[in-house]
Amino acid sequence: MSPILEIRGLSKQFGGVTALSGVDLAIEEGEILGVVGPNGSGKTTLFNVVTGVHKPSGGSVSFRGHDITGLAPHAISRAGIGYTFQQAMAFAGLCVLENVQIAGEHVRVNAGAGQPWSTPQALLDFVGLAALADERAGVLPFGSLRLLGLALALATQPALLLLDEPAAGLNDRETAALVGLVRQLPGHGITVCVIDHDMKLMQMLCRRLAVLDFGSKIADGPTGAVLADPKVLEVYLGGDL
Ligand SMILES: Nc1ncnc2c1ncn2[C@@H]1O[C@H](COP(=O)(O)OP(=O)(O)OP(=O)(O)O)[C@@H](O)[C@H]1O
Repeated sequence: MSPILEIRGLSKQFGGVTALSGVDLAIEEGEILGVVGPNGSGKTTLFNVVTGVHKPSGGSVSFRGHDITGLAPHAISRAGIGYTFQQAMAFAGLCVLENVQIAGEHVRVNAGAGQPWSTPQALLDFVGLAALADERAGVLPFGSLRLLGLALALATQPALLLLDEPAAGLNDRETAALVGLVRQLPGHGITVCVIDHDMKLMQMLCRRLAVLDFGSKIADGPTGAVLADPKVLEVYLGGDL
């Protein structure tokens, strides 16, 4: 089967800074792929280029065989790529349910097949926020706000979901709940690509890891083999791998 997302020779310069340099990466349908690398290695930039937040300086991105390089974020979202941000984001003055309703207003025409939520309420139930549906997003505790971020991304009914540090700031119980949710997504037709620094989390979630260093991909393969790769260990020397 051809990959759901194929990134070829992707580069991004910010002035004199090379954030990405000739990155090739394929995401296979139905997998949970992890992207790791030290601070500043280009992980978030990779997501930002794929989702249209930044235009690439070179290379291409194709989604389900269609070239989406440089399209606007709304077009990429409508094509079926969802995104959660490092900072949990929601309309603070609106309640949880209203936030999910708004996020789901402009979904893809062919979305929804195989996904376990047919209504915003069902989606809140899936992420464990049903009891907070009428609370204002602005008063939610941090862990619940993160789950709302996941619900907002799922409300767009993505075929591919990009998660940027989804467990940052979560306690162990919240992280375990998040892992349980994310693991279910491929079974509902949602391919996942996740960035995180927490290698324990990545080992729980991902069978395959890609590693970035200074904007280049230095490893890509089964999680265990990548974490034992001398090139990867060297990059993280002194870190917490
Ligand atoms: N909008 C921007 N303008 C200028 N430079 C940027 C911009 N975004 C990222 N960079 C630079 O590009 C490089 C890659 O940054 P990026 O945020 O993609 O790394 P990262 O691997 O996600 O880091 P972290 O793990 O700390 O989130 C860094 O040198 C960063 O300073």
